[in-house]
Amino acid sequence: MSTSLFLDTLRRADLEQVGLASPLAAFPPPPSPLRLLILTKQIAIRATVLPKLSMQDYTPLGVTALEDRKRLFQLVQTLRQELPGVTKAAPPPAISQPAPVMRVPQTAHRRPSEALQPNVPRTFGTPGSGDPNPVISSNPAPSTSRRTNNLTAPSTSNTNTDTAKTPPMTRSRSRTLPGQMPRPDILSSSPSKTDDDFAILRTKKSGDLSAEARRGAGPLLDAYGVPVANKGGVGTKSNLASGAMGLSDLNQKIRVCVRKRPLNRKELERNEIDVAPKTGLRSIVINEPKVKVDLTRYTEQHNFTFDEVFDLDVTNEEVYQRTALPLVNYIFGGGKATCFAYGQTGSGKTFTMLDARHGLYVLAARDIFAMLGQPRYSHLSAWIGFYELYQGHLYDLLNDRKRLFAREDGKQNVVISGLKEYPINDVNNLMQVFEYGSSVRSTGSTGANADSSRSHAVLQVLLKPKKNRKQIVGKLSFIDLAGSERGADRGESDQKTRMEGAEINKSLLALKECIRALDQAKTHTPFRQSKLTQVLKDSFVGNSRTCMIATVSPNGSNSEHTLNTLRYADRVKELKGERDRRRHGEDQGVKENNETNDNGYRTRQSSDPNTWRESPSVENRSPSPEEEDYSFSESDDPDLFVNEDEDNFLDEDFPSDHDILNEDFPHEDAFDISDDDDEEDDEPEFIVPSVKPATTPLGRHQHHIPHIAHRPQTHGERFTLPSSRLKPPEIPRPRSSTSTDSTGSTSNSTYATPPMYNTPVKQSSRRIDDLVSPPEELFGTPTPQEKQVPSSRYTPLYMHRSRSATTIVTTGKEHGLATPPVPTFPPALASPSMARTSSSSSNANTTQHPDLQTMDEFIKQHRAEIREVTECSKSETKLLANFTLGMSSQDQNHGSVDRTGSEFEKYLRSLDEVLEIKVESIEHLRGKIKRILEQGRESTGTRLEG
Ligand SMILES: Nc1ncnc2c1ncn2[C@@H]1O[C@H](COP(=O)(O)OP(=O)(O)OP(=O)(O)O)[C@@H](O)[C@H]1O
Repeated sequence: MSTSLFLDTLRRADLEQVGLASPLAAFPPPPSPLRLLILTKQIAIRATVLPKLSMQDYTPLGVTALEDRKRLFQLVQTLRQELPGVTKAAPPPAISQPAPVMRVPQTAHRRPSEALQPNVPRTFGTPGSGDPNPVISSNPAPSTSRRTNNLTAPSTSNTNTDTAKTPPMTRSRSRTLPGQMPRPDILSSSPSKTDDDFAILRTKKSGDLSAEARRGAGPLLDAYGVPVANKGGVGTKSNLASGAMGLSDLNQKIRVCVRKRPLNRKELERNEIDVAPKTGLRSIVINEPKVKVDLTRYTEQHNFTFDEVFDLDVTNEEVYQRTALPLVNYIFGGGKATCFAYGQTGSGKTFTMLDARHGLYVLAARDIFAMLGQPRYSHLSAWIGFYELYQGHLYDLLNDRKRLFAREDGKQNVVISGLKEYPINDVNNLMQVFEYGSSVRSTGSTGANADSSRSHAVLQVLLKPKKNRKQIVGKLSFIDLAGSERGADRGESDQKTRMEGAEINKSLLALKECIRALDQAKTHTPFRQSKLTQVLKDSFVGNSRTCMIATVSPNGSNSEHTLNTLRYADRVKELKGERDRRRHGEDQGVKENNETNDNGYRTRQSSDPNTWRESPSVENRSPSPEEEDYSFSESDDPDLFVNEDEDNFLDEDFPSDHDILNEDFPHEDAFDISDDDDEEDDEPEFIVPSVKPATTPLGRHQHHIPHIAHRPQTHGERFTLPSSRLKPPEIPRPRSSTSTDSTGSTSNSTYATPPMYNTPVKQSSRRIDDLVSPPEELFGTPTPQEKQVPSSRYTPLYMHRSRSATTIVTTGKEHGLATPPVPTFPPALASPSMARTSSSSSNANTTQHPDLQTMDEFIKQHRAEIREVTECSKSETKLLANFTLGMSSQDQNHGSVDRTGSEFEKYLRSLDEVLEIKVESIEHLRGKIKRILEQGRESTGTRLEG
């Protein structure tokens, strides 16, 4: 078929406006010869592709109006007659055919180069700026589509062939990389050119076309593209309400979307049905198979409405456009954003978020780098950090799973102490670093019992000024949460598994509660209920955006999990600022029938009480995003990692010191940001080297405690995975080891790893030791803190009085089991002021005293240290209480000695971890004291010499 004939046919079909003839629009006459060539080629491809369209393809192509669908249908029929060869091999599936099966993952379809095509966001506002369109796209949203790719093999048989080739869904994810990461070729190769074939598939497909189509979409359509309202659903509340609501606002503070994956081969082989056959733009219906008492089978229908529902054939690119893309633009305005996937194991969380080639993180990175290439953002650079949260502990995936600590600075920034961050220059670079991290994660899963689906993985991309990499301008976190069903997995007898489940449950509940509290603008947000929410805190408060993608499996046997996922997501959504709009929809005359509740957007057709929503009241109306001010003070989260019902018990022992600790010191907000390891960069005299003025031990960045990131690792220490789950049960012994500090001093490091931790963990097919450290050339220049001397070699103050006369200090031994060493200062040096006094008496005129700013900073840090130590003490109390309670209940139940013994070991291990944090906090403060005093002395000495 000639191009002109094809175009004519399109015109006849009046389908240009839906994007099928978009090349015409892109090249107004007279096109240049080159453009004409491209145009011709693109059109030719479309001419080949169009006859293969099935009706299921219409919706993703943006052909939603009934008229257009008819026209397109006729066009396709015409083309099929004119181009019989095209469709011969691949007859389109009939509408009545089973739901499409899971297709070959996108990795099989898309070329790596596609991920490199910038797709600069154009339409989303930035935080704190009145500019609604701060970013001008230099490139039309290029994207590809799995749907489009399918067009090359649309037949059922072909699809099945694809499916057969698709590996069974055994959670074979990108992160499970066998063996050590080889240096990928992609490093040395330059980004490949865009292939025209792909260009056409991208043009207007999932990006513009989809967006336009969605924007222009009228009524909700089901999976087969038929308007739901016209298909027996007339009058149902969800349909009407969803239709009335239209597309959701991309700039909401919290968005909740749902993504349904296709049935996979195994599910099809088992003849499993798709329990979610109806999805609209914002609605999804779950047909839950049920059996009555008399064994009659029936289906219970549950309708849900969300900000966005992505059907089984929606590509990652399309998902990206409606989820992460707004966040990308947002962080360039100085905000923090989080995109996380929640759902059952195998439902597509990793596929969506962290697929090595097409995960949202790659697509986001593509745009981030495109934006960084713009002059207005040329002062910024991107950094990556990748860590895992397993059993309440953080592990650096780019640094041999080194244990990390989450802190919060005075400005409510969450900093992950010890996290290695790497500057990233392009998408390839990012992907390689990510793959390396993924391989470490999978190693952890096999080698250290940390099943990856039982951990949360956080990939964060930071925007920092090139000239001040301590400052964070924007932060975008992608989170691949642990499988949601794990938390509820109570059936597993294994204690470890149950504990993992409990931990996951706790974190997922806390996450929900936090989002809920934010939505309700509650004064208290329970961030500290779990490590996960602690870590995510700064992505929720202040200038922040959150997008949750609930992933669901459509097969019947998973319907319960699917419902749980949707209810979870629904709970989050329910509390968002959508209620007013719904109410508005109601007011406009959305009629309710007997099967609906009174809020106008969920039909209750089930007897499941959980499916009822609370009726939103006008009083409960959430503020619009513009009205929202999510700044929370410290008082918002005074409690720590304890359950609320345990607070009272703990608080009896620890009266509130909140007022004292939160009393602001004058000027504390007026300081500039600097950091510990910036000594070379910015060293105002006698300013505490580089700690953010507002930075406290709670909030210190990795730069502040380099010993965490750079503690030399012995072979044994590589297995020092602090999680109690990863350690063999063994009674801890007093910790003491000898190390030499930078000055040649020998001291007992309180951070020495207890011998018990060095016991090799279960052998695995692949050990952490097998991995080499990330290659430097891969990650770029190491950060300054990497070069720092480990501060675990911290020398107590009194040793610094005379560096020449090094004293061996035995801080650890005297204190026995896991007790933090409390340094005993000689009376004359018991306090910094006293130390200063001694020198000031002889050199009253020359002594350099700390300035006000230094004192301010120190006081803040001290407060934070007290807070942290207090929190640790509370945790100690809790551990003790739990253990003793457990003991007494076992006494009553005549529990075995073995069990008590193992509980005791568990208690000791947990206690040891708490104490480790406590000691670290104290030592960090002492390090600060040391630096202040040393700088004072050095400065005084310099002046004297001068
Ligand atoms: N939308 C989708 N389209 C095609 N394939 C998908 C889709 N979602 C998931 N899959 C496939 O399903 C399988 C399981 O997905 P994935 O590993 O992402 O699940 P998960 O939710 O991350 O599981 P886990 O909780 O165990 O980490 C993978 O093989 C993936 O390629």
